[in-house]
Amino acid sequence: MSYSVPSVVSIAGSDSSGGAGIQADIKTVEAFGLFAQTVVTALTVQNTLGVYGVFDADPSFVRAQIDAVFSDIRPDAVKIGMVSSPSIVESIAQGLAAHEARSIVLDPVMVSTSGAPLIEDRAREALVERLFPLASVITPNIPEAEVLCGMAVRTRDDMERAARMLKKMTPGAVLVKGGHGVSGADDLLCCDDGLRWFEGRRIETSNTHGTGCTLSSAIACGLARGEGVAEAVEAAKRYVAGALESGFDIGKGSGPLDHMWQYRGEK
Ligand SMILES: Nc1ncnc2c1ncn2[C@@H]1O[C@H](COP(=O)(O)OP(=O)(O)O)[C@@H](O)[C@H]1O
Ligand SMILES: Cc1ncc(COP(=O)(O)OP(=O)(O)O)c(N)n1
Repeated sequence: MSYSVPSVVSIAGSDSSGGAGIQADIKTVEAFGLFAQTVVTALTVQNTLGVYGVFDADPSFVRAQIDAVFSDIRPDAVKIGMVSSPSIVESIAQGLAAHEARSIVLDPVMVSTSGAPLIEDRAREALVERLFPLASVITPNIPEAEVLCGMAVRTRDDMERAARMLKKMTPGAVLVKGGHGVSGADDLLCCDDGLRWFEGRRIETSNTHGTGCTLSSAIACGLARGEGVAEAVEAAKRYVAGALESGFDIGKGSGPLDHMWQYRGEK
């Protein structure tokens, strides 16, 4: 018997500690039962305590990876994470347009949990100009929404205002993530139909390294399976909550989630 499964490509940076970036995306996609492919934009020297180095891929090498992936096992959805330079943004924009990529989830990664910048200022502008127009969903966290909107986001009303502002920058949906304490752990989706809150119970843990990467690749899995954005967000949020709730505790700093929590059995 032969069979296949939908595929998701992650266009993102490598996290040597395995909790965020490309590594988190591969684990998430495989945990959803889909096939993960990767386009590496940068290498980071990173662990649960911090980011100690960033080495960008050559933009033409990023494009070559996109071409190799799309010309063979065509992805059903795309997740974009860390993209640190404007020339890499440009390569990705041209590559995705050339292959008419659809179902693109863009996580506008800016700063790691430990506070290290993961994007240049000019790349942030390029991200808005060149990649926001291609996205089906963008998934800023609160600090990212603040930078993109140029306003403080301290209340749920601020989240709603920011979501509406961001919606004007993209044809896709906007998910403002609530992991930074403004809304408990409720996330806010803004799409053409209006606003919708996704409620989440706040889990008390310091092991949250990679939550944003994991959520965005899980949403891409839903889109790859043919789900609508709201359905995909709901399933992704359930998956992240389970991975946070599992009690996984490794590393000396902000540890990773347990991407395989559903398969552990009795601990
Ligand atoms: N302590 C927590 N308890 C429950 N959900 C959380 C917690 N921290 C983050 N989340 C969820 O994880 C996802 C990623 O959010 P967030 O941490 O804000 O993103 P990022 O990792 O980009 O900063 C969101 O769905 C958010 O609600
Ligand atoms: C290589 C790499 N990419 C992205 C991040 C940031 O991860 P994210 O899940 O957005 O944020 P935190 O949950 O870690 O705050 C990273 N650290 N490394």
